[in-house]
Amino acid sequence: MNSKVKLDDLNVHFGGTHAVKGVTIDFPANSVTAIIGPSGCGKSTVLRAINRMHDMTPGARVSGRILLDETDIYGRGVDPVAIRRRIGMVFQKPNPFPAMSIHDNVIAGYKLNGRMRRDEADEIVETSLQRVALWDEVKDRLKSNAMELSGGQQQRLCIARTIAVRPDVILMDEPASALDPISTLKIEELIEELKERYTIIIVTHNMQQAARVSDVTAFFYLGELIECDVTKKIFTTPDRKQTEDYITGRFG
Ligand SMILES: Nc1ncnc2c1ncn2[C@@H]1O[C@H](COP(=O)(O)OP(=O)(O)OP(=O)(O)O)[C@@H](O)[C@H]1O
Repeated sequence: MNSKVKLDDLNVHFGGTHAVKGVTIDFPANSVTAIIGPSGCGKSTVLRAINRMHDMTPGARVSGRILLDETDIYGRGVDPVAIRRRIGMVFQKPNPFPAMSIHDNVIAGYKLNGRMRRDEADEIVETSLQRVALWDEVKDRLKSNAMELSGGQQQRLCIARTIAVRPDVILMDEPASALDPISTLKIEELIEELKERYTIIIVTHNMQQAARVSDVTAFFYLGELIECDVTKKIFTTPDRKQTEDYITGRFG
């Protein structure tokens, strides 16, 4: 499998806390990698390092390399804003821009690229909403406020906003944990479809979800990567005892 993102000896410190310890891992292109592990093991910290979100955290220190198509995203002269356009992020709680319409939410990130014609904007809005299977539900009320949508619809809207800027990679931090079971199922189906075009890395607490949606699973414990392999193997015959103990519910 071709790798899209590679972490090479990644370490993250927050002041005196060593949150991520020497992690080296490849994330294959056009596939879904799930990051699992008990609370506090560094899952979100790893994910956030991949689109340079710690740049804004006082006291955070990132070392090692993160390669996107062989370019070190922490390299000299690399613009973090350009990186975030190529590596989008979807958060646990849907976070549409509250003062904006559905239409304007989808196009919000794309607009930062500069002015565009109205028909061009409309086309991006329609394609992005279709890709997240929301178009039919909202096409007659694109001017309505985004906050009028249900939680599940808001999360699909946020995914549409992320893909509107045409990223290569989508990072998802527990994207369905605030949603009901039906909305969760829709997000999982969506992830399956999106991997044809994007490389997806998802943090999840839900092991059934990891087993359902991912091709590869990485198990973290106390800031270290313990094991990473094809998902079926991790959930049936993992190599490491710690992985087995975690997936069988013996701890965490
Ligand atoms: N901004 C921060 N400042 C200080 N410490 C932090 C910060 N963010 C995370 N940490 C610490 O880094 C460690 C890893 O946290 P992280 O949020 O990555 O864990 P996680 O595996 O995502 O946990 P959870 O499953 O509970 O979300 C924890 O010890 C946490 O307290």
